[in-house]
Amino acid sequence: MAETSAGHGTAPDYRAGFAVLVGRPNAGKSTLTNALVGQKVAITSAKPQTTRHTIRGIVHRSDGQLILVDTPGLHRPRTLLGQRLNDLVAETLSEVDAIGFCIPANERIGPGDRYIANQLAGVPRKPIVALVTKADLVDRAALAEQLLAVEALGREVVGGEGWSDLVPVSAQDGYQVKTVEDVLIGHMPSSPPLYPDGELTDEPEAVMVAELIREAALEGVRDELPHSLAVVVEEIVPREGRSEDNPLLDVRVNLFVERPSQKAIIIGRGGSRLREVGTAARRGIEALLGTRIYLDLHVKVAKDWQRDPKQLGRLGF
Ligand SMILES: Nc1nc2c(ncn2[C@@H]2O[C@H](COP(=O)(O)OP(=O)(O)OP(=O)(O)O)[C@@H](O)[C@H]2O)c(=O)[nH]1
Repeated sequence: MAETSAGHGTAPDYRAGFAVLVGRPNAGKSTLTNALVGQKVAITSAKPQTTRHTIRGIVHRSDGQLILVDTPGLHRPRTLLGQRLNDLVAETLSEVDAIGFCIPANERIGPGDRYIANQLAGVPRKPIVALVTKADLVDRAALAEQLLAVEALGREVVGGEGWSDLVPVSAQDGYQVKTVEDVLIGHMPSSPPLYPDGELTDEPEAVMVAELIREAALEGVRDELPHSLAVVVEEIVPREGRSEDNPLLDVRVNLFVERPSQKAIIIGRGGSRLREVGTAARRGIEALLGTRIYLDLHVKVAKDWQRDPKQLGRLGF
């Protein structure tokens, strides 16, 4: 559970990195994400209030690893909050290795798409893969027409050759989902795997345990710890020497915050708050796992982890 490096032999041309799918509401981002990562559970333990840098899922292949992160969605800034949100989005976009821009096949390109296209064009030197989604909803002629329109948008907004790639896809029936995967992984940098294969995403229980602890730790201090808490379940192991009818699980967990002041908030005076967090979380975890647990919580400072998606990898996310 706690390993942060994958054990499998890494191919010399192995690629790994981060990608984000953007597009206006309803463009098919979530459905495509699910189609790419399969049935694996999205990791929710890193989920801050903003969905920035939340990992939605990981595509594991023998030749590479594609980590799909979330953004709060691109909105046209109407309010200051909107502007802040867009700054966050811009930051996320600048930190990923590739961007997938989703435009539905069955709707004309509108101002929302143009707005996003312009935002994307402002991110320097970033592969942008235009994805014409929901291809199953239109016939071949209409799909061809939309592809031409999306290509024209790319030349107009990005300039030069336009988008790095243009791929029609249907998450619904699986058409070209593999191609999307190939194209995105092709844009990832040469890198060893950033996440151990299948870990966490394959273990909904660990994810839920982390989420329960996160909830307990944020209770009452959300304002002071807005987006700065990551919970990593290091291990869940049966205590040796216990009889079968009286089992105990040792649950070892690290809580990562960004600053020493935040660590002090979590721990509380004389450790009082951390004890409360442990008690509250333990109840939920025991209910979840159906067995008694010993919960071992450690609070650590990992500076600026949120701003660095690769750091998340090192933390085992
Ligand atoms: N027929 C068809 N429908 C799709 C496809 N992909 C998504 N949809 C549908 O389109 C709607 C929106 O899809 P989502 O994946 O939720 O879109 P989204 O971009 O994540 O939306 P927001 O969360 O609002 O940003 C849903 O009703 C999906 O079922 C597809 O490939 N084919």
